[in-house]
Amino acid sequence: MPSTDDEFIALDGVEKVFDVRRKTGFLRRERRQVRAVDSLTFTVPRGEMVGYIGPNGAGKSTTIKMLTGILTPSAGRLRVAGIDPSRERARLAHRMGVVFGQRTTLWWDLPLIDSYRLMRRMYRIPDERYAANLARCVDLLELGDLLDVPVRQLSLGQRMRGDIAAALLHDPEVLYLDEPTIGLDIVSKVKVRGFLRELNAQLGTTVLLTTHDLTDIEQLCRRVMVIDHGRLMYDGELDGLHRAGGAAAERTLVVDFERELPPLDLGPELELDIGEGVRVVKVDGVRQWLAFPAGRSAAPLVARIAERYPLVDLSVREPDIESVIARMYARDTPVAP
Ligand SMILES: Nc1ncnc2c1ncn2[C@@H]1O[C@H](COP(=O)(O)OP(=O)(O)OP(=O)(O)O)[C@@H](O)[C@H]1O
Repeated sequence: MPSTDDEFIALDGVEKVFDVRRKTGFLRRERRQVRAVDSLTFTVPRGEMVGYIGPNGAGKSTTIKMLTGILTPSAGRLRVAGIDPSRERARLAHRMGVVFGQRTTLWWDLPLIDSYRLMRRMYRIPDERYAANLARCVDLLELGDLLDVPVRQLSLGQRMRGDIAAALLHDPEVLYLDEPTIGLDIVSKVKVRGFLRELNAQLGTTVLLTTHDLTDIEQLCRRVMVIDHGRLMYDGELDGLHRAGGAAAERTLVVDFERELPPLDLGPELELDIGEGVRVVKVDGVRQWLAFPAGRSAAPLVARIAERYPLVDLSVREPDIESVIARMYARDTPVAP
């Protein structure tokens, strides 16, 4: 028999079907069923940090809502730490934390610290534990100057860090993160990722991470699960997903020049600096898009361009999950890791 630790999160043939009613005429309504999650089976051992990705409407949030007990599965068996979440939601609440990137659990008009004090009461966190956890979050998430600021005055990145701390004050064993870096600037993303890495390494918190940003996965998760139309399409290492996609992930450097130029010719030496595969993928007026391997620094490429061309502005776009998955679908699916 596998222990609860091996199968800390366990889904077996889980389904979620929504009944949707739509008005089609004056008195007529059409009933339709949406199968948001379909025969989902997987396990996550305690202490693992797993990426859970898929296109819009794939069923990711529905899965998280079932794992937290907000929704009850239509069929199948689901357990977290041996507990059926929809039956024992209150008991599980003490052992899990949730962060929805698009929503906040903080009290909008109150200073951040007041939300934390309310959480301490709600979860009945002993004083010492609360003080230690708060101190750790404040330190690692750099919240010191923000504690007395009303939540509505925080920037998105500050608010997100505040939300992550709120989800961790009661020492949850499992943390569900739904798009925790969405809309954040690069500095905030780096802070959030660094914190999650520490959390997992130091406390062994099990983490299920939903994101559209492939860099989140690359930097945090060895294992990734891809879901689409409610079904598990891939479960394995990220490298395997890239192989399934048929090409390594690429980042895109977007550059604006003073004037329109022909597609850049960057010379053979650059290939040595940055590896093979730098190429102009699009030109539109003064703007050009250059794809380069995601694992490489953009610095030599930027330096080379600035040295030779009248550069005005630039930005780097991360590879997105959709493009990797689209490439995966261009091949045969589902794919074995
Ligand atoms: N309460 C609901 N009632 C009816 N249909 C729903 C409900 N919640 C989700 N759905 C449908 O279930 C499917 C899966 O939705 P879900 O929100 O789980 O996807 P997702 O992968 O989280 O998408 P996104 O990346 O856009 O957040 C979609 O077709 C969605 O329209």
